[in-house]
Amino acid sequence: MKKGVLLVNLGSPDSTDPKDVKKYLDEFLMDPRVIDVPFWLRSFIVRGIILNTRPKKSAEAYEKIWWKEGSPLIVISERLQKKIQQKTTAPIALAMRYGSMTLKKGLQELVDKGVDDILVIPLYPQFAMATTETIDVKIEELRKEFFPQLQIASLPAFYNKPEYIEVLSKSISEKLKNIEYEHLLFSYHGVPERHIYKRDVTKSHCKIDGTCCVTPSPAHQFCYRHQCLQTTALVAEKLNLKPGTYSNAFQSRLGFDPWLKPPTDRTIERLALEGTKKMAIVTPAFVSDCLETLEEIAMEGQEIFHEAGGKEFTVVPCLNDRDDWAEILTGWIDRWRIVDTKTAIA
Ligand SMILES: C=CC1=C(C)c2cc3[nH]c(cc4nc(cc5[nH]c(cc1n2)c(C)c5CCC(=O)O)C(CCC(=O)O)=C4C)c(C)c3C=C
Ligand SMILES: [Fe+2]
Ligand SMILES: [Fe+2]
Repeated sequence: MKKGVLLVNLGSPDSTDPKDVKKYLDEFLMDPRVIDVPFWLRSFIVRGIILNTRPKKSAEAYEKIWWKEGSPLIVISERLQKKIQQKTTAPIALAMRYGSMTLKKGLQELVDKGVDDILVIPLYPQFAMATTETIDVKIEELRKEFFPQLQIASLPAFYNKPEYIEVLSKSISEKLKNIEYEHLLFSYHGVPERHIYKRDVTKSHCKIDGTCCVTPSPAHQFCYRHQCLQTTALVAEKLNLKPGTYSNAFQSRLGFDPWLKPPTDRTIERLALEGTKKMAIVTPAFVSDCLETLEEIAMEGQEIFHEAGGKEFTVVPCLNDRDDWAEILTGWIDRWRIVDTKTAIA
């Protein structure tokens, strides 16, 4: 069999035109693993409410961060793909879960190169229903309908893999080596608390309290909150961060349901109000810089910090197309093997 790899990221609108943003948000937010309520209610929330106002606001935000080559998330993902391709002979394709660079096109590109044994790499360090799971489910639907001849396995979340922790820690220490800061905030993309309860395989472990995510449990294989806290704990250990000088927060809340806490914006404000003058922030749920890091954190977050009395706000870039990150992914690609019908290890 001939091996190939499909790297998958979230996707972006085709342009910053509100019409393109609306089309993209419609596909994204109508995914039942993103807004996980019955179809009629999701249609009402997304098409009846969100899509009437949000596309214009989001388009303005995209406008602020858009590069001349296109969406940062896509351009960065393409650079990473090219770097990996230079290091390995296996064909490496890139696709997005939403938008024009579809998963179907990505699979077809590999099939056209003679590949029949595919490793899918969701570019998300932590598992979430709205990210890793929706990719795996869509890939399986496409395989059944269009590519039944393919053998496809997926790389699980790599939130605690030593190589990932190493490169993330290195990226933080490089950025902060000559910078004074009093607090390092680890800001992860938020999800509704409901998503955590739904994927608790034990049905009783996750309580989203002070202890469940640090008490060993099989639930943690699919617990986004545990995986985020664990990434932070491992980085803190590696960098020898002192307790009280770092913390976690969750960003980008949408809607009125309870989401993971504490929220990033309120945390930034609180730190400044409590007297923190110099803070740094890192966003380990994203491997590529995107709207949520370049606008929500680097622009809005900075503004909140300054308005509340903070002085220096340093943002650690995502791993993007760092050579050492491309090297690690290449190592995983060269070593991967299937451990059950759908899961790979590297
Ligand atoms: C119910 C809504 C959302 C959930 C759940 C959600 C989870 C989630 N998202 C990411 C990564 C990204 N999200 C991005 C943008 C974005 N996310 C939502 C909503 C939910 N995300 C919206 C409405 C948007 C669009 C932008 C906006 O209008 O504010 C992006 C950036 C894409 C880009 O083009 O740059 C990323 C990346 C993760 C990792 C995650 C769950 C863990
Ligand atoms: Fe999101
Ligand atoms: Fe938990």
